[in-house]
Parts: sequence; C-alpha cells; structure tokens
Amino acid sequence: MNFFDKLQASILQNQSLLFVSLDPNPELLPAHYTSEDIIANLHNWLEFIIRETSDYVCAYKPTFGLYQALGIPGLELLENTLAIIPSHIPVILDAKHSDLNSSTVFAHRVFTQLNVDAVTLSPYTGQDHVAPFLVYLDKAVFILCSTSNPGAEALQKYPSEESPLYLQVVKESRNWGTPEQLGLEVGTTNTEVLARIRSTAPERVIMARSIWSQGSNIKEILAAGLNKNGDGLLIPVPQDILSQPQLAAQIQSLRAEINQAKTDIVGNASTCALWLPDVSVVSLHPQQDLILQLYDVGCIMFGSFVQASGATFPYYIDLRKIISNPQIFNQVLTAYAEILNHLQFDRLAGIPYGSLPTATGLSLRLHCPLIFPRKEVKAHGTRRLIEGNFHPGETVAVVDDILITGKSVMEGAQKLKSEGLNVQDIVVLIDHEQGVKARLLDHGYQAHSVFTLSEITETLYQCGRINQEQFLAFYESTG
Ligand SMILES: O=c1ccn([C@@H]2O[C@H](COP(=O)(O)O)[C@@H](O)[C@H]2O)c(=O)[nH]1
Repeated sequence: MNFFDKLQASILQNQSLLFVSLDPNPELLPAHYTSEDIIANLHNWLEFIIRETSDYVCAYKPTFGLYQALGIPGLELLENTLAIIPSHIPVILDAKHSDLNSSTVFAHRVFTQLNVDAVTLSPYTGQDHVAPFLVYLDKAVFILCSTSNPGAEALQKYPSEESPLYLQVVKESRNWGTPEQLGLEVGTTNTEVLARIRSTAPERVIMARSIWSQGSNIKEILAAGLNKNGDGLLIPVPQDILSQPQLAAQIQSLRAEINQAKTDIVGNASTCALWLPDVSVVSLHPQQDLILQLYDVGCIMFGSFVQASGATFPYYIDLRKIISNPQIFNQVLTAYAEILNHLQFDRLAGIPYGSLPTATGLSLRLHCPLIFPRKEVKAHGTRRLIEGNFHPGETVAVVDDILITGKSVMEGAQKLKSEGLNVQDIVVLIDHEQGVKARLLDHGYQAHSVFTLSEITETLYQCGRINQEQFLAFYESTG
C-alpha cells in the first residue's frame, strides 16, 4: 500500500485529520516523569502519547532533530518510538533534510531501515534533491513551503506579497512528484497563506503546522486548507495538549470539533453549487483534476485563435507543454493507457510532432514497440516513410493529441496503411467533437478520446477557471 492510500485508510478508520508530533524534548517533559534516566522518561512519555492518541489521529510525525540531539541513545529512542506506533498509522519523519549529497543515502536509511512512510524535505536544492526519495514508490515526501517564524518572512515573502517565494516553492514542487508522493508542509498562523497555497495546489495533501495561534478559528482553518472533497489537510494536535493527563479525552473533543466544522463546510459548499442558477448540473468529469492542471499550466487556452484550417476558434489546445510537467505528463499517460489496455494491437504509432513524446511514454509504459509516419519524407538517406521497424500485416494503434477535423491523423494513418499495416484504433486526449469521430469511422477508424472539449469546458466553468462569457463563446462556436 502506498503512503497516500495508507493515509486515506488511517483518516477513514480513525475519522480524523489530526496528526501528532513526537518531540523528545527534555524541556517539555511533564514534571511527573521523575526518573534520573532522561531517555527512559522521554520514552515513557512518548509511549503514553501514542497509547492515548492512536485511535484518534491519522499520522505521527517524529521530529528527527530532537532525537538526533540526544546522541546515540536518541537514535535508539527513535527506533523504539517507531516500534510502538501501530503499523497501520503512517509515520512522517520530520527531518527537513536539505543536503543534496546525502539525499540518496538518507532516503535509503529512512525508507528501508527506519521504514517510515514519508519524510519532510527543504526545497532549496530543488528536484535533484527530491528525486532520490521518490524512487521509493510507496513512500512520500512533504516539501517545506512556509514557516511561521517572523524571521523567515524576509525570504519566504520575497520579492513581493503578490508573488512570494513560498508560492513559487508550491508551484515548482508540483512538477517534482505526483500528488500521491509529494505533499506540502505549511507552517503558518495566517489562514490567508494556507488558502493561497490550497488554491495554487488543489490536489496536494497539506500538512499544516503552527496553525494554533491565539484565537484560532477551526472553521476558518478548514475552509482555507481543505480540498474540494473536504480532506487533503493534516492538522497538528496542539503541543500543549500532549503534556496533559487527560490526553485521549482532549483529542477526542478536538477531533469532534474539527469533524463538525468540516461537515458544515463541505455541506455548505455542495448546497451552494446546486443553487447557483447559471451552473449546469452535469456531473464533473472523473479526471477533473487533470483538466484543471492542464488548464493551470497553459495547455488549454480560451480566447480567439486561428487554426491551421483558417477557422477561428474560441480556444486553443497546446498539449506540447505537458512534457515539461512530469507529474501531469504521467497522469496523461495513465489516461491514454486506460483506453489502450482494452484494445488489440502489435505496435503503437505517434503522429508527428505533437504526440511523439506521448507515444514514446506509452511505448515504454505498455512495453509495446513504437513507429511513426514521417511528416516530411526525406529526399536523402533511407527516404523512409515510416521510422522504426515493423512487419507488414501488423496492427497499429495510432496515438495523437487532439482531433479537430481528423485530417492530420488520417494522413498519418494512410502512410501506415500504404506500407501494409492495419490501422483500426486512434486514441487521442481530446475530441473536439462536431462529428469528427463519425467522419473517422466512415474511413474505417474507431476513435477513442480521454476528454471531449465540452467536458473540459463544463469542468473549467463549474470550477471557476473560465467565466460565463468564455463558456458561452465556446457553446456558440459549436452551434
Ligand atoms: O487547438 C488546437 C488545434 C489543432 N492543433 C493541432 O492540429 C492537429 C489536429 O487537427 P486536425 O484538424 O484534426 O488535423 C493536432 O494534432 C494538433 O497538432 C492543436 O494542437 N491545438
């Protein structure tokens, strides 16, 4: 089970978004732990915390630095702490690891020897630092985006309030790993910061820190940090509760308060959507997140665009950009693969140039050889019409990005057929509709698409990405 599934199962089982920091800090040790052996006192206290909370929280977060500060006995204490955490509850080791040179060995140590489920990382050294951790596919990382100490503002809010570094960290780190493997650590006393991060990264798990300031309002925190499904937010148990004797009772009551506020927020949200008079009630596409991400990285644009045919459309789709966003690219490949898995073929063919990276990714993902029909046939060298090896009589599934008139994909398919290959199925990400699939069928091709343009437009409108004018312009253009 990967980290994300383990976390979801734990949230469900304990009906809780709360997590507990395990901090072996001698200064915070409650006074009744009086043995002369500090490590034994800390162990007993941590054991008490875990025993009292394990039915009411969804994760534990041991603070690595505090264990390290106790020397060798501290590292042994960490192993003993990990051993008493019930195995179904995920452990996020709070290491804030930041050294590029030791990232590979550190990932190996924490994931294969300490066997924790996730680790916190500092973002400054970028994707190179994160990649060795993501090699462990069932594990996850949390990227530190912001902290609440006033001294950090000069960096984290640089260069401006509108475009602060902490938001750049969020935007950039979304390209480093999938939502299942990369979450965000957000320390802040300001719910506006939390809300800005949530709207920038709607798909990420956020581990909130430092949110319990004087006068904290649970409803405000949840409204700022929850995702559209009413989860995706991990909430810390306040540190001062952990030294109190009635710990279980306190956590249960905090959990109940959070769950009530959550129900209020999620309930209200769905009621609103139903009552908005100008919103169509078609159900959102199951790949709604992917549509939003494609829009957010600029693959789907609304405006006035002249197409190759000379026609003007109120949108332009540029799927060539996805190769620069590995986690979106990965999701796109999965969406194509789900369709291709139901089809029979010997080889894949990409239509140059737009769909060649996608076809290459699918060839590797599905372990299926790739060919492609050349756009321009070379006047020198091999003068090949088709690149790659094949045998006449084989069946080819064609992969393309978007169908508008179907002209380019049919030209490509015709080249494949002229060399003795069979082409039956064409798989694209987006179908512009307006009869293009029927036209292809008339020519003997069965076209399959992940999305139709109307599904995309509905989703973007319902999620507030495009306005009514853009929405209506799309429908007017489709007659
Ligand atoms: O918004 C658009 C429109 C077109 N393209 C490119 O055109 C072909 C599909 O057009 P046909 O009329 O079906 O031949 C597509 O492969 C793209 O390369 C686009 O990218 N975005």
